[in-house]
Amino acid sequence: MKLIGLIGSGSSTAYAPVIIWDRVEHYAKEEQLVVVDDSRRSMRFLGVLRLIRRYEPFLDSRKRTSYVDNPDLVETGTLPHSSGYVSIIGVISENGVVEPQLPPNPGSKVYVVESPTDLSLELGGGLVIGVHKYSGIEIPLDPRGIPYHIGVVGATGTGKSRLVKAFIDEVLAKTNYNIIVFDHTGMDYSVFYKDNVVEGSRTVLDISLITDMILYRTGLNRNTYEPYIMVSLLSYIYNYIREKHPELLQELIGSSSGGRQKTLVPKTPSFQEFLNKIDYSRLQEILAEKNIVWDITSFKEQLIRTLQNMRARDSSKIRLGIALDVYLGKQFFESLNKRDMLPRDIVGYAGNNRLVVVDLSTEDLEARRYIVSSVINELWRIIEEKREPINTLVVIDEAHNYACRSCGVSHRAITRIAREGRKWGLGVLLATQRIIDIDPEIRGNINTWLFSKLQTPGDFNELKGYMDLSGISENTLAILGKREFFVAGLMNPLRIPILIKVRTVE
Ligand SMILES: Nc1ncnc2c1ncn2[C@@H]1O[C@H](COP(=O)(O)OP(=O)(O)OP(=O)(O)O)[C@@H](O)[C@H]1O
Repeated sequence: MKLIGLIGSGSSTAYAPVIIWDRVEHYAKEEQLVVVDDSRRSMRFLGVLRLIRRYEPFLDSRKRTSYVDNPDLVETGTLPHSSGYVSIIGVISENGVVEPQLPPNPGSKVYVVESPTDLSLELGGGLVIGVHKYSGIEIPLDPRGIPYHIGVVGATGTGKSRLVKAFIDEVLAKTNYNIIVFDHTGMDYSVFYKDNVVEGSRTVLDISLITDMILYRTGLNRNTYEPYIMVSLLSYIYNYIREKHPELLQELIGSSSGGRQKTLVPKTPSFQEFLNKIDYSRLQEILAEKNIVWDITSFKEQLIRTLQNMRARDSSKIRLGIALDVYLGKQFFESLNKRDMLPRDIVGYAGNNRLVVVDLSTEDLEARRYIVSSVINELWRIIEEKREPINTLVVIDEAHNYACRSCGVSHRAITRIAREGRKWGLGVLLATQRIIDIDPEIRGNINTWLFSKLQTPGDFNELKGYMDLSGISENTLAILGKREFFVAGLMNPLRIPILIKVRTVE
């Protein structure tokens, strides 16, 4: 440890002013860990050096001095000195770092911690994703904070995904949590966990979502066109199943069982009967099992028949035909093919392998949100069935796309985890560049934050609203380098936000 100065007068249990020795001024940097040796009381305080300022008694910009008339006076000499504050973490004891009861005495010596061998701290075993930037001391994150949710915020390129990768590895190695990662770009996690990737494009989408996707892409008026599109999709499925798997139609309308009926040749239900009685959960299962084939030509034929049956106007037929060819095209219908997984398969995969990474990169935003929400809903279904903790962490990258107030189904699903997940061992980790876009209700339930240089000016004030930042200023964040994050909140083993350098993740 290196002696850098003395505690000045006016300290409290939270902050203590430091008079920095001029000779070693260059050793004193903001965010360094320091030990304050209060030898008169045989106490050692641990703290972080913050708000370092350089002063000169006569060069006071608010007072009129002779320098105003004679600037050359500086040549005769000045008396500069540095001072700063120690944000006090606690008192070092055999049981770790405990809350301070008294402020440090003026005159106590202040030492910077230069290496992990300088100080042994009992911070407990936890998730080590990096070390304190200057001292190199490991800062283990308390895993009990996982179901109280985690936020990772930083401007683009600060190293959020690498940090989250380090976090995932530690959770897998040191806890019994399973992890479901939603990889928005398909480039951040899928590349690291190639053996655990499931393509989001294999997930069966439901009819109302496909209808929404068509309406969104074509820009058609929902009130007019939603019924035509929905009925056309259902009649396409009905005809497909009637042709390829007629036996399943009875099952879909819930009348395949019953002792006496089994001996009779079942009557093929009409489309109307199918519409009235269809079991949509079973339909999803059949779509996954039977891999229904979609193609634009057959769908268009079906659409025309449906529009005729529904007595649509000729102009509606023309509009829909054009929209289908111009805005959707062959590709859209091809993207509906080869979908053989249900949300329960994704959750099951995580259960069997501890980790699943869902690559969402090829999906429409609406489909991505649907997949996120349906997987979360499946987790809740299991919780409701078993009434026991599920010990699962859901990781959502680029979370502003899923947890914003206008994000629809995914917003509702994430809100439920944020509000109720802790009771059931269900945590969510949201990584984003823009905290301001995460719904305040979700933000308010996040109890651990890891934050770096921020992208949006309002984000700093948002963070300040949720936690005591103990003297960290927006300027401190602005000069942080890549991989440098503050850890604050429940999982932080220390009482105040602490600056870590994330370990190398390659
Ligand atoms: N812990 C790390 N170990 C090694 N390299 C890192 C680490 N963190 C960041 N990097 C480097 O910085 C680059 C950007 O990191 P990363 O993709 O994690 O940033 P990001 O904050 O997630 O960015 P974006 O918001 O654009 O996704 C990486 O490609 C890598 O080269």
